Amino acid sequence: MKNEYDIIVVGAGPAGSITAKTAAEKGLDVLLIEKRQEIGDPIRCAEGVGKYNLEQHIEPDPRWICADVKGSRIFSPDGTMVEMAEEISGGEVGYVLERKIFDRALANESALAGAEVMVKTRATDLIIEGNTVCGIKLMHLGEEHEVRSKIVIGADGMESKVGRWAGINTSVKPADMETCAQYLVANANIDQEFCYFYLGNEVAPAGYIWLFPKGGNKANVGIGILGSESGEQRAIDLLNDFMEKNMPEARIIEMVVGGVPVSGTIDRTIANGLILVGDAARQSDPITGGGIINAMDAGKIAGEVAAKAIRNGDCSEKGLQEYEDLWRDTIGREIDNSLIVKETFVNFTDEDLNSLAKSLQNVNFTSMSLMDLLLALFKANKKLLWNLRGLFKDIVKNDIDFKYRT
Ligand SMILES: Cc1cc2nc3c(=O)[nH]c(=O)nc-3n(C[C@H](O)[C@H](O)[C@H](O)COP(=O)(O)OP(=O)(O)OC[C@H]3O[C@@H](n4cnc5c(N)ncnc54)[C@H](O)[C@@H]3O)c2cc1C
Repeated sequence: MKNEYDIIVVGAGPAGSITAKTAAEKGLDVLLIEKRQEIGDPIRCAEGVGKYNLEQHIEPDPRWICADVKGSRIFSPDGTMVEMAEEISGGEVGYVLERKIFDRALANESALAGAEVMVKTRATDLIIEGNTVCGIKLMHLGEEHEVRSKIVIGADGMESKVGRWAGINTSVKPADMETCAQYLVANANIDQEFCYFYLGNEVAPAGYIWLFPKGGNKANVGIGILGSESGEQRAIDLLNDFMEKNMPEARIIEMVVGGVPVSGTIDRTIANGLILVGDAARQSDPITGGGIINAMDAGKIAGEVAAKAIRNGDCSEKGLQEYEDLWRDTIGREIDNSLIVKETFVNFTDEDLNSLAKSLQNVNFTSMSLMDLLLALFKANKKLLWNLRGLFKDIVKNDIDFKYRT
């Protein structure tokens, strides 16, 4: 470890590794630090990603792909199933990853691009001079160090402190947190080519239960429920109830709990000498809780903007503004649209969900146009269509495809 780098990236998740790789490829001197001794372990994730979006960043590798998913089966409270299969996305759909291997592969790519990677190295504070971030204080093998940089990237995940240290408000109200619990189970006995979702205020108030195939008859079985809607009910108890009723033969071999912010974007993700990316910047999707692709997309933008800012000799908030603009125009728009949908669905009764599922049950998603979808939604619930009007305006305006995306 040197005393000074062009950029220091705090956190070696997908956001941090892609930022470090992109910046190193642009010729920057990069330090990537990770507090844990093993990158990718433990992981709090259901590990589902859309193929197309993933493949923009990394060549698929069977070592970190557990399941090749062809579609989803969504169950309404009365058991009505809506199946969305691969044809609607031209044969793409998704993968279920082994993130323990995937996150390491991403860090490896950043190292191959020239970044220095240090594990068991925790950022403990920022070095701030005047109103500019100039580096970090870190702890490595029981020793404290100060390391300077032109830009610090906070990629330290959901529990991020880097943003807060720089005076950025990253707090999320408990009511805006989706509380999640998940088991990795053996003996799952599901079709390994499908992801399953179970909706309903009894199974998962203002949320859902998911079942993602992990290969070899294993699956990630998890639940996410909204703090504001779930009252006294605990995510883990609801998940246990579901397992007892629906998968009595499944055997738990791993467990994770965690939170996903579902409140939409925060006001600011940059400061003088500082950029936040991924979960640290609250860039996960408010409906799916998915954040891997957004973290990688934001990391790429951050790496490129950091390189440009250093080349231009302006790492102030003004010099980094392009990052803020670019991610809000892409990832931010999708988050805003998801927020509209989420806020509508949170108010759905079980009857609304059943009637929606019934209208979509026999829809051929392969040949579905926007008009077909609007008609199906109108048939199910006129109020729903009205509530979603902002979203459809955006879809029509931006010619956004009705592609199935994870
Ligand atoms: C239950 C659950 C299920 C999910 N399922 C999905 C899913 O199916 N698909 C999907 O796309 N997303 C899913 N997500 C979200 C996804 O896991 C995150 O959005 C994604 O990991 C964000 O990547 P990141 O790099 O921003 O953060 P992280 O992956 O959290 O990485 C942050 C890294 O920073 C390190 N770190 C933290 N503090 C410090 C410090 N002070 N110093 C050094 N290192 C530090 C951490 O150890 C960690 O390695 C799920 C989340 C949960 C909770």
